[in-house]
Formats: sequence, C-alpha cells, structure tokens
Amino acid sequence: MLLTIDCGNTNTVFSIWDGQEFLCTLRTSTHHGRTADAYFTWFSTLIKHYGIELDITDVIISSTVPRVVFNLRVFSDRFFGLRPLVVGKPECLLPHPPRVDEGTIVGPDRLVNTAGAYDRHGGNLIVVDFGTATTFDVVDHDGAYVGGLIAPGVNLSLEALHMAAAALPHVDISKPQRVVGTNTVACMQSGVFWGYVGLVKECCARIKAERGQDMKIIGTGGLAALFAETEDLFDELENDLTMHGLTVIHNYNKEHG
Ligand SMILES: Nc1ncnc2c1ncn2[C@@H]1O[C@H](COP(=O)(O)OP(=O)(O)O)[C@@H](O)[C@H]1O
Ligand SMILES: CC(C)(COP(=O)(O)O)[C@@H](O)C(=O)NCCC(=O)O
Ligand SMILES: [K+]
Repeated sequence: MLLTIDCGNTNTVFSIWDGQEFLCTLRTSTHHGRTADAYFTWFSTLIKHYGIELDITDVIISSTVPRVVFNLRVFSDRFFGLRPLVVGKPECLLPHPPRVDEGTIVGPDRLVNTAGAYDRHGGNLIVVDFGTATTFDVVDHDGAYVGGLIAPGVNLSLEALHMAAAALPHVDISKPQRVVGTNTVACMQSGVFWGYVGLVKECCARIKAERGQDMKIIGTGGLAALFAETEDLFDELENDLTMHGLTVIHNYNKEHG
C-alpha cells in the first residue's frame, strides 16, 4: 500500500492507495511543529476507526511547506521503516520535467497536479486549484508544466478584508443570493464570490488566447465544487487530482528509478 501525503499551506491530507483505489482520506491542519509521534497518534487512531489493515510499503510526499517535511520523514522512517519519495527533490523523477525560468522552484503541488491531469486527460490543460492560493497550472501538449498564475485564495481574500478593515467581520464563503448585497456580510461574499468567478473566466480566456488554442480546464481543491455548481467554469471537476498525481509520480519512479 502506498501512503500519499499532500501538505498544503492550510491542510495536510493523507490517503492510502491499495493499487486500485484510495481506501481513506484523512485531513489535518498544516502545522510545522507537529512531531512524527503526533502524526502517528492521529493517523493510527483514524486507521483503526476505519478498520483498515495497514501494510504501508511506500510513502510519497508533496509539501508546499518545506519545514513540515522533516517531521514527515521521521514519521515515515520511525513507523514504517521507509524512506519517502519527496516531490521536488532531485531523487524524485518527474514524468515530464517543467519548462520554466532557470532557478524557479515550482510548487510541488503544481507539479503533482500536472502529472495527475496529464495522465487522465493528455496535454493542453489548465488546472485551477482552489487552495490557500488559487493557482492556474498550464500543462503543455507533451505533459510538461510550462507556467501559470498565482492569485490569492478565496478564504485568504475574505480574511484579508477582515484583517485590514475594522468594520468587516470574519466571513465564510458561500454563494450569495443576489449580486447586490444589502448587508455587510452579503456584500463581502458577493465581492469575493463573483470576483473569483470573473477571475477564473478571465485568466482562462487569456491563457487560451496567449497560447492560441482551446484547452481543457480542470477544477480541483476544496472550494472548486462551490464555484462549479453555479457557473460553467471547468470542463472537469476532480477533487482527488493531487492524490492521483502522487500515485502517477510514484509509479513513474518505480518504473524508472
Ligand atoms: N469543502 C470545503 N468547504 C469550505 N472550505 C474549504 C473546503 N475545503 C477546503 N476549504 C478551505 O479552503 C482553503 C484551502 O484549503 P485547502 O484546499 O486544504 O488548501 P491547501 O491545499 O493550500 O492547504 C482553506 O481555507 C480551507 O479551510
Ligand atoms: C503557490 C503555492 C503557494 C500554492 O500552495 P497551496 O495553495 O497549495 O498551499 C505553492 O504552489 C508554492 O509555494 N509555489 C511556489 C512558487 C511557484 O509555484 O512558482
Ligand atoms: K493551490
């Protein structure tokens, strides 16, 4: 069994892949102070709850937060006797290396999304990932990541309003009833919700125009579904894209490593 770990700036997700399907998906907040022992206490409790017979033979990690990798390495070594594959490290091969400016360190989540999306859909894709940041990853015809866009995440934008303006409360995102809000919360939700609908449409249209071709748009990340249910923003909605990408990169390393 393969343990896939996707550590974003807000949440860390563990999944167990048995070669056919994901047996479970466990989510915790990302916190660099969490020790290997703390990970294992949490992990083993939930595994027991789901009644899964554990036989972890491989671990692969993607982390946008470099500091957490140390404790995840210790977790992997101490409890499974395994050396994890860490996306972005030189020893982790990628099916299609990125083509970006020299010296650029592409977020591993974006490399993983690229690998997962290309495996499912082939080339010429835009992956829109609604995480802490909202990222657009452009996948070329041959499966290489060739750049993209980084915008503030939906919750980050709402939080920024609250932090910077004394009269604006903490607000959770939801689809507003109307475009014109008649109270503060409704105004904030509308500004961010429709602002993001516009942002996604405009960025995708401009990517296609710059590349002079139509491209398939894949939406992923926790909040993608909220936007997809309202507007026709994506050709596909795939919440397991990052986890799938981790299995693709793991397989590639097994075959070529
Ligand atoms: N299903 C969901 N509904 C509402 N908010 C969500 C959902 N999933 C994630 N979020 C929120 O979206 C933001 C991004 O989360 P996530 O996709 O886990 O980010 P990251 O991968 O950067 O850690 C966070 O603020 C998180 O709380
Ligand atoms: C853009 C990101 C912060 C997104 O992270 P996330 O929202 O998944 O936490 C991450 O991919 C990152 O740190 N990237 C490094 C810079 C780059 O990709 O060009
Ligand atoms: K992201």
